[in-house]
Amino acid sequence: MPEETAQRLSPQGVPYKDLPHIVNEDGQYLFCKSWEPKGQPRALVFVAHGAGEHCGRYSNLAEMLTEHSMLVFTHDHVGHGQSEGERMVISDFHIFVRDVLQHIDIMKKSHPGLPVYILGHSMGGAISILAACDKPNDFAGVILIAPMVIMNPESATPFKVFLAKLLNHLLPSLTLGQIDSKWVSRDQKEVEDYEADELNYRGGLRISFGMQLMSATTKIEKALPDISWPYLLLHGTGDKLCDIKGSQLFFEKSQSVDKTLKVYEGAYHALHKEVQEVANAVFKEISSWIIQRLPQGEEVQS
Ligand SMILES: O=C(c1ccc2nc(C3CCCCC3)oc2c1)N1CC(N2CCN(c3ncccn3)CC2)C1
Repeated sequence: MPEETAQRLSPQGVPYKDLPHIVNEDGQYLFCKSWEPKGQPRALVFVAHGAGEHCGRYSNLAEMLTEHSMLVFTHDHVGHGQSEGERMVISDFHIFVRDVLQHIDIMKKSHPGLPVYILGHSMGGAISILAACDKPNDFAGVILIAPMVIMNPESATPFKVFLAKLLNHLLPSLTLGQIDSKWVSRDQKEVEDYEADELNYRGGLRISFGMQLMSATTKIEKALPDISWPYLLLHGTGDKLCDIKGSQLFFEKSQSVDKTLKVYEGAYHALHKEVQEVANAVFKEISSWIIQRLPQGEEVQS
């Protein structure tokens, strides 16, 4: 083991030699997780988590997918969870995309020939979209749970955008509002679990980070007419963080032949962490969508 790794500690003080990890192009250690199916995997699924959270929050979804012979893998983005990097600070949004593509390449080398899917929530949805735009032929499909496609018109009014751009030069570390997690899910236990999870980011969103989010949404909007890969898009009408209008625009402007938009009436932002009825429907929608697209589409009963 390189001597460097032997000394490197996670933000929580755990030696990376004791944690699954990859090292990104900037030499930053990223904490990884994976969930393997019992038998031979039929597909690889990368999960891209959202801003301020961490990859461990996708264990339930990942375990469900392994029951359908999928190998699920993920990492904490730079500045999140158990990965290195100043908390919720990113110099360029493309670093998130680059690291995801690096991790996927590593896994493809260990599992050649398997179809690769990417699943992203919120900012993780934006990362997934830009990763698929970078490598349009590498993905068998993209699954997007309330992706950040446009900035919420209330939090990004033209005046606020102007002010953010100005302040980004003067005070980039100034923080914008915090996300009130009670508006992210109607399931009170999920809200309490989120609030109690020490690996989630608790501070306000820095202006510089908000600017990177805006830059990502600008890139996505420009790319919409060139998108032709298969995707499943899921959004709640009660989403107060990522406006459903972004998903409706995505569905309308993208050129994909194989595209599905499922709308969940009244549901808030984190559909996979919503009330049980919604979360169960979302899990089933995702697994069915992938299974139908696997070679020999029928599920092989294990
Ligand atoms: O990726 C994001 C996300 C996306 C867009 C955002 N826009 C802002 C605004 C904030 C105010 C200033 C202008 C920019 O913050 C964003 C965060 N994520 C992942 C989502 N989180 C929310 C909290 N979560 C949660 N909360 C309760 C129950 C379950 N999960 C996990 C997912 C938010």
